[in-house]
Amino acid sequence: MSGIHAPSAPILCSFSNPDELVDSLAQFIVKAQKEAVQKKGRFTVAISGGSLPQQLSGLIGRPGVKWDKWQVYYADERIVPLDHADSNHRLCEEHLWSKVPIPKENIHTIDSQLIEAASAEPAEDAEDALEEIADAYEQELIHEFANKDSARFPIFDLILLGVGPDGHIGSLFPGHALLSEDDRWVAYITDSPKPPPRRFTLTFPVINHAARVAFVASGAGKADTLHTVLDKPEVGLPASRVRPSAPGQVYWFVDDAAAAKVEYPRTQLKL
Ligand SMILES: O=C1O[C@H](COP(=O)(O)O)[C@@H](O)[C@H](O)[C@H]1O
Repeated sequence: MSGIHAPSAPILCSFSNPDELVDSLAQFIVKAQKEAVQKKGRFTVAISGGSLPQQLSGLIGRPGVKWDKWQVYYADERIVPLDHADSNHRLCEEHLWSKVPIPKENIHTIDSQLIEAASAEPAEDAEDALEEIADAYEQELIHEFANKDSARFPIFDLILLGVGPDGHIGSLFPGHALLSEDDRWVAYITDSPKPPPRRFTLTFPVINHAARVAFVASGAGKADTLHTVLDKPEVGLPASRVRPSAPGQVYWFVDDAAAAKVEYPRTQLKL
């Protein structure tokens, strides 16, 4: 690997006040959006579910957000109907999309009919239907990125990720074979250790080609995880493997409770 592509070290920003975290994250996102829109006229974002969507409330009603320029994809999604309590889309809808003027067609979900087909299959026959979902989502990405950024992998302007207590990101779980996927843009799993078991996820090559990846984590329940991820990357938890090639950069927006055991140096971002 030539020096110019070597990944940069993560930037850790820790906040004592939850409102400050939410506000700084929103400022950071708007700055990334401005740069992207100025350069290319659009802002491509991938977003995960879990506790992340509620941390994006600083975007609601915020001046400078050009919602019509956003093209949103899911970093991972559970294979359940889009209005199901387990759906990452539903979470985002509840916490963000329903509260901001983003055009519905700019939010890229999986086709409901494909979800229905995949959900109806018994476990032993589900693989084909899940493959179809992963292929269809990959095609959407190809449509969005191909011939525009002309790269082997899409270059998202921003990927927003949470991290599970086991160090998983998207639906990339510790020890899972998908951690070594180096070709596909989107992959499926049938055996997620966290329910529901059927999911699709962006793969590491996609995540590690992003212009920026921002992790968001809060609460004491994430303290041990963050310590391992940031202080002991050699353990190889999925979150430690997020190291976009330069000029890509990974950021951590966390609260002091989540960072309580982390020795890794903090940075004060100039936004
Ligand atoms: O299952 C999932 O979990 C992760 C982490 O969720 P959190 O609630 O611990 O923040 C989430 O990022 C991912 O999108 C989701 O499918």
